[in-house]
Amino acid sequence: MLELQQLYKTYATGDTALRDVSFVVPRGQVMGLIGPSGAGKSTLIRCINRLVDPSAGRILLGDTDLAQVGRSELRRQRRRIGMIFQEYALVERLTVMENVLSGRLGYVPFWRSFTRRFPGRDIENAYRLLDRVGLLEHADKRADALSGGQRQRVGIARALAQEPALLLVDEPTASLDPKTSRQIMRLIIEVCDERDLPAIVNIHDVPLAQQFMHRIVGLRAGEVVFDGTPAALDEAVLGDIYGAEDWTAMRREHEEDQAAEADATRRVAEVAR
Ligand SMILES: Nc1ncnc2c1ncn2[C@@H]1O[C@H](COP(=O)(O)OP(=O)(O)OP(=O)(O)O)[C@@H](O)[C@H]1O
Repeated sequence: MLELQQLYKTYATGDTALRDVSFVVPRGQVMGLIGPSGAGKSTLIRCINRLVDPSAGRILLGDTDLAQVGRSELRRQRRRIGMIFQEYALVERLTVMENVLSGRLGYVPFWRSFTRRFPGRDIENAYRLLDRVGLLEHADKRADALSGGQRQRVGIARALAQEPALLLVDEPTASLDPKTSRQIMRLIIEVCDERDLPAIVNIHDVPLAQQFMHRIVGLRAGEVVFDGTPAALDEAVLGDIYGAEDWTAMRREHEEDQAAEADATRRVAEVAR
């Protein structure tokens, strides 16, 4: 379980990016974080993995307050947090298998990781994870030979190889087409469910968040202005989070995207006929 208590972040520039943010993410829950640009979503994720130091508040992962830990303890604690990134952050010239095993680097001694020798148990586990994300037959391919969706599957397997207690997911589908985006979201939900893992997903795509997330937190100017189920996220709430005008524009854009996708599907079906 992850619990944030009265978290604040004010940058040295004087910008207050988070104001009194409190919530609990229980085990197995996948929480979507939405809000307009500059609302504080990235800052929140970065405070949790301590890439950014919070100004005040507590970040409890189990019994540990991540806001308080010192350097060497932080290194240990970060192993408990699996990260999944928008641009996958794979090592392109390494194989799929090596990328997954790199999730174990925080655990194996330096000399071992340097020569990339991993215990048999780690390798077996990596094969199991690759099988789970549907990439077993691609284990020996170089990462740069994969499609975007396949790369993100490697990113998911690598995060899970860490055996994390929490997943932080940053815009996982921003570079993917709509169908692949849905497959990736479904996979994230499934693996969290199977492992009883709490997750926070920074997500721009509101309809995708509504379709897949268990719960949604809306940030505006660093404050939580909505915390509830996807079903409770109605037009009025979305207008409140994004501003009525911006939300109307976002909705129109989404409707146009959907129409274009339906049109492309129809054309493909016609050609195939
Ligand atoms: N390193 C920094 N130094 C100073 N101010 C910052 C820094 N990073 C972010 N901010 C400010 O903090 C606020 C929140 O930014 P943040 O990047 O967390 O928002 P966001 O919701 O992730 O936006 P986006 O969706 O565009 O990524 C903004 O006002 C931003 O200008």
